[in-house]
Amino acid sequence: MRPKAELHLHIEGTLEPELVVELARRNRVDLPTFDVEAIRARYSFANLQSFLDVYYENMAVLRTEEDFYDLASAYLRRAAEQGVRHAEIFFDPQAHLSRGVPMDVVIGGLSAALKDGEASSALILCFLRDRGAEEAEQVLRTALAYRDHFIGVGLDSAEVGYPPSLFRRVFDIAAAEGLHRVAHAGEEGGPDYVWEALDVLRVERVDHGIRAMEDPQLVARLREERIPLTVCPLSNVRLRAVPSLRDHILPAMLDEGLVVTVNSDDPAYFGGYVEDNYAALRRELGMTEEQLDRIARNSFEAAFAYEG
Ligand SMILES: Nc1ncnc2[nH]cnc12
Ligand SMILES: [Zn+2]
Repeated sequence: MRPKAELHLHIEGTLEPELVVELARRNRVDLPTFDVEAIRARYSFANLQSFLDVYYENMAVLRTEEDFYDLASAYLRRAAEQGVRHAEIFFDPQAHLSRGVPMDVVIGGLSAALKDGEASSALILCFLRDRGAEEAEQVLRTALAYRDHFIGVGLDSAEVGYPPSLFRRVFDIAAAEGLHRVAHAGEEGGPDYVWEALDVLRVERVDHGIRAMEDPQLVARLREERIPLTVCPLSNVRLRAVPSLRDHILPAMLDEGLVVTVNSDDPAYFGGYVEDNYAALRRELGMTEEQLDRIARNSFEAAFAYEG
């Protein structure tokens, strides 16, 4: 299996139904069902929001440092089996702070797991765009007490209606702190969101970015500046950003000379970890080994903190 880096992975999106049930029992959290297959049966999504509703609901089982440690350790084991040599891992502190789980529990558990893991890895703190810019700023200030535990900031959650430009100030603060910057843009939102992420937030990578392909000038900019795109093919199909894998624009992105990478996004929900995404591209789109090698090479080039 080819070595690769994974750069677009939400740690909360690796919460498999089996672990939901185990943590619910451990923490005495009531669930609508304790049947793993019944939980999995709900994972059919009409769009990003219908997924996010389930994603946030399931997180209620994450309570203690040990829970976050177990979650991240389980991902790192799976990732190693999938050829991941380096992972830059998103986490959503607001989804936990809003439930009364403090920052030190979240960062403490995740960082300890990353430290104990075999692969090289780092954390990227994401702001939930639908909770607004003011709260994002408060969260960043709280998190700066743990500045050494994360390498950058990102922007995720519901995209349309929450343009990147709303978050200019918090991204400026992050930049001044020497933090890397990424943002989800062009997943459901249009190319204008990708432009804003580049021009206003000064992002160094674009998460998803598939709709950038609708704007030739934007494509030229991404190519010329070698801005990497962290594309998540199985996620795009499951969230209906594309009708099927066969319709995915990823091969055209590569042909345009873009720095495309392949990632799993929320593998517990979308039917596959990162190598499963590579395999699906081979199977459904007939992508060649050379193309997949190039994507894997891109993933190391696009990493912020790989010291291989
Ligand atoms: N694909 C995605 N888009 C936006 N926010 C997310 N949070 C977790 N996965 C996400
Ligand atoms: Zn994502």
